[in-house]
Amino acid sequence: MLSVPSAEAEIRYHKWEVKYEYRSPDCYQKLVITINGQTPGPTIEAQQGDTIVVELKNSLVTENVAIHWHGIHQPGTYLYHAHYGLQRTNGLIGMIQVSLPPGVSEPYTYDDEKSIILTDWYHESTFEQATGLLSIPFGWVNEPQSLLIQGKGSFNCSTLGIEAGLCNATNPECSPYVMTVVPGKTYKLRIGSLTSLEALSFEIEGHNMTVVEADGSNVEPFIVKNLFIYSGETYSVLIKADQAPTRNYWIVSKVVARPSTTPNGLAIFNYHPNNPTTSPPTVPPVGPAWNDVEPRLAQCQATKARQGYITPPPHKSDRVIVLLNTQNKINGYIRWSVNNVSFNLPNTPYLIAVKEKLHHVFNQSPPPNGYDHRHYDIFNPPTNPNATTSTSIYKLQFDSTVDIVIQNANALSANDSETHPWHLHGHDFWVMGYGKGKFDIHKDPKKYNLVDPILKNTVSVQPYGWTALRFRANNPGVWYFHCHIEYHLFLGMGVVFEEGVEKLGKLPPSIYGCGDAKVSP
Ligand SMILES: O=C1O[C@H]([C@@H](O)CO)C(O)=C1O
Repeated sequence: MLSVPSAEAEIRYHKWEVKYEYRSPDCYQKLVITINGQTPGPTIEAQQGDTIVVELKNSLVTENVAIHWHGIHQPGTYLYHAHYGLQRTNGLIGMIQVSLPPGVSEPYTYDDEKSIILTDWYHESTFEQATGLLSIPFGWVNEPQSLLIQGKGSFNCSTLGIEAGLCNATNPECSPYVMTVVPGKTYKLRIGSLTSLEALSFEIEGHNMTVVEADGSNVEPFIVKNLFIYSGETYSVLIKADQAPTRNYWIVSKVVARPSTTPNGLAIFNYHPNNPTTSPPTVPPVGPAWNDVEPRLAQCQATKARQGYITPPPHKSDRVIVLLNTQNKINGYIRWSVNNVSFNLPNTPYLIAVKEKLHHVFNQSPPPNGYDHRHYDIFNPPTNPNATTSTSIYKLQFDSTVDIVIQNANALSANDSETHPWHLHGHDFWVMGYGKGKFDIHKDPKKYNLVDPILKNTVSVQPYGWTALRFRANNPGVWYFHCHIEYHLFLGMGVVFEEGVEKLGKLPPSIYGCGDAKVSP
């Protein structure tokens, strides 16, 4: 899965067993999915050029499992997670850290490094969630019960009724996560978000953070008090333990972009040699207002490629696809759609269907290249909320340069436009620009950043706003591009790009067997 060969390249083997186990990450006991007994799962460490082999035993008994190696292509911080139904929500997640080969160094210095994954946590099972989402009336998952920091949170057990017996506030599994630092030292902290729903603000009380990496790309450093992080994103920040060393400090994750009832996630930033379990003497910082888009956009705009590490984008694109994000209805069921088409996965894998020309497997007419921007009012609920569903895919010309503009709109109820993190498989894209309101195809491309755009694999689209990306369709295959909110993808918020499948050699026989891909040719 890591593709850059180097002289020192190694093959690193991992043996995983994936199973359901009872755990109490926020003190409330429920079934979670573990890898070798852990959630988040083991961190995969590699050096650039290594080959990783993961031998996975699926002990889920009644479910398949699919793991997505999210963003992998070069040194940096990445994630892995389940990509099958709502399995990610159950905790089947982890981090991938790719280091540079010997003799090559990062363009910043630090004394030591740490890593954390941020998640949101629900007490309802994913089966109940899925059932609600697929019902009339619509059963929305609502706000999560907890926010976890490296798999640990703290639910207030005293708020429970008959389920109180499942909650134990003194269970050591839900003691706060502790990050111990030595006064005066500088740390590289890798942060990944694999929330199912929420956009987060992350901060360490009293400490600034210098952002140096985003989704595996070096960032022109900038300083923040709180970092906004969307599901599917990774960042590295530098933090200096430069505050009064006589006490501990709060680490806080907080929901933004939704009017949430979820309490903030708390962990302890422990100055050695203070007692790691001593709560800081202060009230945790309250963080930014959930509905203030300005500081979020400011962080987006500040995230640029680092000088000396800029990969300039092609100055022109061969094709522009505008994707309008809407919440719709299909036969009375609530769905999410792109250009009025709600995505449905066919039973046969696309890669095999395209390669073997199994035309009956999915809808062969291309999905829409845009929407009727002259007549569609993005600031109000759709006048016709009904969408259609399709399995069709975008065929991209191999090695062409493609621009994607993701346009946000009002959801089904008035005065509601959500923030969506969009994630592309198989590629990094340049982030060309962000804007408020309706994208103007004549004026807005003139403002694109052609100088130092960052290469990312996940990007946020703010309420009633747009985000423009550019990528080279140079990775033969079939690639998902989707909202990284687990429930939105489940409800159809995604598209599929295909490029250069004819260039692929014989597909491995082991991937045949599903749907109409019955026999290996
Ligand atoms: O997909 C969603 O559905 C709900 C709401 O729009 C309808 O209940 C919500 O907040 C979402 O993000």
